[in-house]
Order: sequence, then C-alpha cells, then structure tokens
Amino acid sequence: MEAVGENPDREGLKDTPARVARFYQEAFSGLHEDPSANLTVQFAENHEEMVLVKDIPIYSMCEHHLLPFFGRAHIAYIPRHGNVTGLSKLARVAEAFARRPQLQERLTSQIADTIADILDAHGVLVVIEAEHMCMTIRGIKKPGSYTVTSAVRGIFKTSAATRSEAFSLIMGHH
Ligand SMILES: Nc1nc2c(ncn2[C@@H]2O[C@H](COP(=O)(O)OP(=O)(O)OP(=O)(O)O)[C@@H](O)[C@H]2O)c(=O)[nH]1
Ligand SMILES: [Zn+2]
Repeated sequence: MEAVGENPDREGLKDTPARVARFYQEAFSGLHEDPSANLTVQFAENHEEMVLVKDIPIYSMCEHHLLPFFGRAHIAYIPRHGNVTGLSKLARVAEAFARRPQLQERLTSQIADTIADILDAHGVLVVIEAEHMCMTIRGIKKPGSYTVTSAVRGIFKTSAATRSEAFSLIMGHH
C-alpha cells in the first residue's frame, strides 16, 4: 500500500492485508487438495459411451500476474467398463486444479490426465474457454478476447470421428 502511495493505516485499508491473505488462501486452496481423490466414487455401470459435462464455470488465477482468468470448462470421457464416476466429481477435479496459480494450458491437461489415469478411461477430452484479466484490464487490453485450449487423450486422439462428435456436442446448443 505504501509503494502505491497509499496510507496503510487509514480506516478502509487497515484490515486489507488480512483480507487479501484470506482471499489468496481461498483462491489457492487447491494446492492442499489431491484432485484425484474425488474420483474414488465409481459406479459399476456398463456405459462405455461418451459422457460430457459442459459449461462448468471455472475461475482460476494466472501465475504471472495473479489476475483471474475465467470461463467455462467442458469435460468428456468414455468410461471403461465399471469405471463410471459421479458427474459432480468431474467438476470437482477441475475446481481443485483451478484453485492454484495456473496456466490455462496446464489446467486443461492436468484435468485430462487425472481423469484418464484414475478412471483408466478409454478417452478424455477437455476444452476450456476463458477470458484472462491480465489481457483485458492491463497490458494489451483486449476485453472480450477468449482463449480456447483443449487436451485429448486415448480414443479421442486416435479416432477423428469420436473427437468431432465430442466437439459438436460441446459447440452445440444447450
Ligand atoms: N500461455 C499462457 N500465457 C498466459 C496465461 N496467462 C497469462 N499469460 C501470458 O503470460 C505472459 C507473461 O508475459 P511477460 O512479458 O512476462 O509479462 P508482461 O510484461 O506483463 O506481459 P504483457 O501481458 O504482454 O504486458 C503474457 O503474454 C500473458 O498474456 C496462460 O494461461 N497461458
Ligand atoms: Zn497474466
């Protein structure tokens, strides 16, 4: 506060360091979580077909400026026989990785790798669309620009038809 020319002792600012500390604790709480622990809930269901949870709201922080980037994640996977997980658990994996100092690319691939590994899925496809505040309120200042990243694993990588089915479901109407 002193460095930007503020008086840290004035009424409105005196609790601000503690508030910022609590906010960072919340924003980075994923560092103390094991995202894969969410995937222990598995149903012995024989559905070896695509499951897609789309439009999951995502808030993360870019590790360069500690400014938010936010948007939507879409997670598709094709379960192996008997390894169907709870739908909310896919969003929980995304949430645990988002609450860390991040890069959008790393966030995308960490979600995909964790689901692919822990569920031993036939395939996983993750798409994240996000706006980066470090590109909108500062620097190059391009509000409205979106970054889209994807990570494809397993059958989504080897089968172009399966991959395009997932992308058309993601891009399609709600
Ligand atoms: N690849 C990638 N880059 C990111 C992400 N979040 C922020 N960045 C970029 O990280 C870069 C950091 O660049 P630097 O040149 O070190 O920092 P800077 O001087 O503040 O850069 P400008 O934003 O261009 O003003 C910038 O280009 C950001 O846009 C992300 O999730 N993925
Ligand atoms: Zn940034």
